[in-house]
Amino acid sequence: MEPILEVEGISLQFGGVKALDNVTYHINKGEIFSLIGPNGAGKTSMLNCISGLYQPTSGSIRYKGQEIINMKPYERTTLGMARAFQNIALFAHMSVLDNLKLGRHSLMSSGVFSGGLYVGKASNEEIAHRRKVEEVIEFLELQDIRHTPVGTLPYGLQKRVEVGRALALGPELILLDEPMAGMNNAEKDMMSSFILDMHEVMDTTVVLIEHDLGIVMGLSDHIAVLDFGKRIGFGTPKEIQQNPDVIKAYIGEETVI
Ligand SMILES: Nc1ncnc2c1ncn2[C@@H]1O[C@H](COP(=O)(O)OP(=O)(O)OP(=O)(O)O)[C@@H](O)[C@H]1O
Repeated sequence: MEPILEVEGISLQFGGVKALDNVTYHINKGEIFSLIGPNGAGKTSMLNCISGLYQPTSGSIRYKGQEIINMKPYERTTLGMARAFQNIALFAHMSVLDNLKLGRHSLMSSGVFSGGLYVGKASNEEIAHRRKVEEVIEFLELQDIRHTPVGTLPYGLQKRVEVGRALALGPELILLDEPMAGMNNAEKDMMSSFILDMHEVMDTTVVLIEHDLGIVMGLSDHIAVLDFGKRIGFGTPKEIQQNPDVIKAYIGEETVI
């Protein structure tokens, strides 16, 4: 198995709080990888370090063998990473279609002039962008709401569009921060099958933060477990379920692993 992302000795400090403490793990190309842990364990901080929103105090993050620790978030996007946020990051008054198109804006290379005139490189680029957006609309079954302003949609559908905005970038690695939070069981099942298809049909590497451990155990190839910023487990779902440190960390959370 070839690693796509290698996280080594990552630490992150906020004043007196060690949000991440010397965390090491790797993610294989094409797998579904989950980051789990109790509230405040450091999961979102870790995703922020991977996507470039936070600068770790120390450590290394390599994407396809290349050190990315000093790269800006948009540079990481152009390398093939995309992120869907826990708190939806969409334009509420704009349609689903326009939000997805805007998501791809960062990938457009043609300048305002050629873009405005719609000639040459720009028109080819526009066609390719539109094709990708339509592919995502079909994949996530958003056809019926393509012209609906995002702000008027139920929460579960807004979360799906947020995932679509990241997917429209055509990433090799997609970071999903609690994509099922606030969803009912039917919506969770649907999102789970979209995630499986991202992996099986699109061959995308998926990094998932999710609190529903039943879903995590069912979907993931590998899991890393954080607790108070430290990695306390790393392995297959079966290994994680048998890990005494993980079991201890979850006792009191009323959770059966
Ligand atoms: N920008 C910040 N400034 C200060 N402290 C922060 C910041 N971001 C995170 N923290 C702290 O870092 C620790 C880890 O937080 P983080 O949000 O990464 O955890 P989490 O595992 O994602 O939690 P949850 O499951 O509740 O979303 C917490 O103590 C949090 O208060």
